[in-house]
Amino acid sequence: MSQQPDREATARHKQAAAEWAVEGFVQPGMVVGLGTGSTAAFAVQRLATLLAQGRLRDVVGVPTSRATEALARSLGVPVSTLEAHPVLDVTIDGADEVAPDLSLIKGGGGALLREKIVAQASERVVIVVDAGKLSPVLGTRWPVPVEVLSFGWRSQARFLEALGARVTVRADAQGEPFRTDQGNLVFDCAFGPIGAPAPLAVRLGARAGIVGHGLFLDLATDLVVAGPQGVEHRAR
Ligand SMILES: O=C[C@H](O)[C@H](O)[C@H](O)COP(=O)(O)O
Repeated sequence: MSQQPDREATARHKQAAAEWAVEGFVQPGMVVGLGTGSTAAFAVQRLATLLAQGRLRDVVGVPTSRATEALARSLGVPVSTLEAHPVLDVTIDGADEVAPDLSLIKGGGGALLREKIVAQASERVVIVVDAGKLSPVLGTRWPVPVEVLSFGWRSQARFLEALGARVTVRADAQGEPFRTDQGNLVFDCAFGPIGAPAPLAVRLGARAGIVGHGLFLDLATDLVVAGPQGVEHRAR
């Protein structure tokens, strides 16, 4: 079987989930966190369409990355900052892996730190995914991205290995170390299935030099997942 139809189906599912979330959760006058990645981009596009059609008004977006800010601006979605809007009504964002309790791994696009800051400032965090992102246990499908300051980065790699991770320094398309919007490195940390993510999140959060990690625990309030059977909404 060719891979192409699967990719096309996955893209359709991402789009269906994102559009369902925008139509279901965004109301006139809201401040909306704009996630990063291919699924979140469908949400920004839908928001732009509804605004252009006058079916939504007075909505302002707070982007979670420079890429999303550029996309929103290019589509005419008004954008602002977390400084101007420290409390957001809702954020719509993608994820790399979703466990049954709606804990997540995020950061495949490198935007994990800003995404978490924006999610923590949001009253509602709606995660939009295709069904292929669902997982019985975090870490089964995806490594945990860890954002690391360049200063002393080898020490952080050793620390992460001591926690049981196989560490890969993420590279960009040119083969150079990938840099986040903050200029930091990303280590993709394959822990394997993570039975107890909360203690791991505490260890990562306590380490100087680690500025963020992709374990999003107790943050998602809603999941919108689309697959061959249609769109499903789950609330936590
Ligand atoms: O840093 C990137 C984000 O966490 C994305 O939301 C995540 O990687 C999912 O991306 P996509 O929707 O492209 O699969």
